Amino acid sequence: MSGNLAIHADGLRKSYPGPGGAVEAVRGLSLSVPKGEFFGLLGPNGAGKSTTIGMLTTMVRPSAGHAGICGLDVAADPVAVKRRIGVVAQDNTLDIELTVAENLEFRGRYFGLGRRAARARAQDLLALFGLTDRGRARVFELSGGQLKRVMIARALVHRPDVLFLDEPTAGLDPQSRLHLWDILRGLQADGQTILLTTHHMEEAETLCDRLAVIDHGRVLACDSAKALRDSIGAETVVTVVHEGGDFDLAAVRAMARADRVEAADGQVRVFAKDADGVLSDLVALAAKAGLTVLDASQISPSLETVFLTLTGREFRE
Ligand SMILES: Nc1ncnc2c1ncn2[C@@H]1O[C@H](COP(=O)(O)OP(=O)(O)OP(=O)(O)O)[C@@H](O)[C@H]1O
Repeated sequence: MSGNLAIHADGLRKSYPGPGGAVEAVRGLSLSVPKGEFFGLLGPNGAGKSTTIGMLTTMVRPSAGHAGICGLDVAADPVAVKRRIGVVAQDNTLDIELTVAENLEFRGRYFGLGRRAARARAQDLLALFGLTDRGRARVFELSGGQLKRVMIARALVHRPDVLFLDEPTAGLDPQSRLHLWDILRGLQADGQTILLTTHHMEEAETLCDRLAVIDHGRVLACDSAKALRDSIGAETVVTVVHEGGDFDLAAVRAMARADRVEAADGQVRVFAKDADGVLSDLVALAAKAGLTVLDASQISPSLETVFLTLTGREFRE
């Protein structure tokens, strides 16, 4: 394992027992994240993001494969790994009996800081996260955005090498989300390696140096957002949802600008590098075939179209 890697995963698999047979949550996932990188796992609900974080952070035992943090084997050395990582789960895991500052101080004490050092570290983090005036507040008095900031601050008390964030801005209002983005960018500028999961395209695109697009427990593509767009998503995707029969697909395929056509379940989808006029041509073809158009959309090249191109389905489902 290279000394420069913060996170390394090789062939990770996880299956959970389920009533209808095993659920293959992660199916052979490999990735390498160098120190200092801001890395994103981007995928829809159920793609396997949380399970992957669980395996990388000692919380979920892999069914197969290998995970490493800063050269340490996660399965063989979980205690040492725990000292090198900070983890922010989706749900609130703060101690509601304690004040905000106490939540941070107690974490410092747990990691071996003396009382005074723990208090100083807590105050430094409160300042860094814009929470100095909330130190004495109880957890239940915080807004959603403040809560997340405290959780991230607490995960950083012991100065971990790698920070894991599972959908950190899910459920936050746009202003709190932007504030958190600023904080995360600042952490990375100070050298923090960060892995986050998200199903928020803009978040992935704004924050992450590289992304792994995952679905059904597999990495479909891994690169910078720009490289992903340039390599596989450089097509506009035009979708028409219809009823009352089927399109004449030969006619759709014959449209000059259609690079690729997919049709299923009352939808026809055209991928085109130059999509000028494709939507109106499709609507005209629908009218000619006596179909009722229920919905029509056109998505410009983006991570969304990368996902569509890779999986054939909409991202937010
Ligand atoms: N403890 C568990 N027992 C059984 N099945 C599970 C368990 N945890 C996750 N799964 C299943 O594994 C699959 C992947 O789930 P996971 O939570 O890793 O996905 P995710 O991408 O993080 O989704 P979300 O965005 O909803 O958190 C899903 O089908 C989920 O239902």
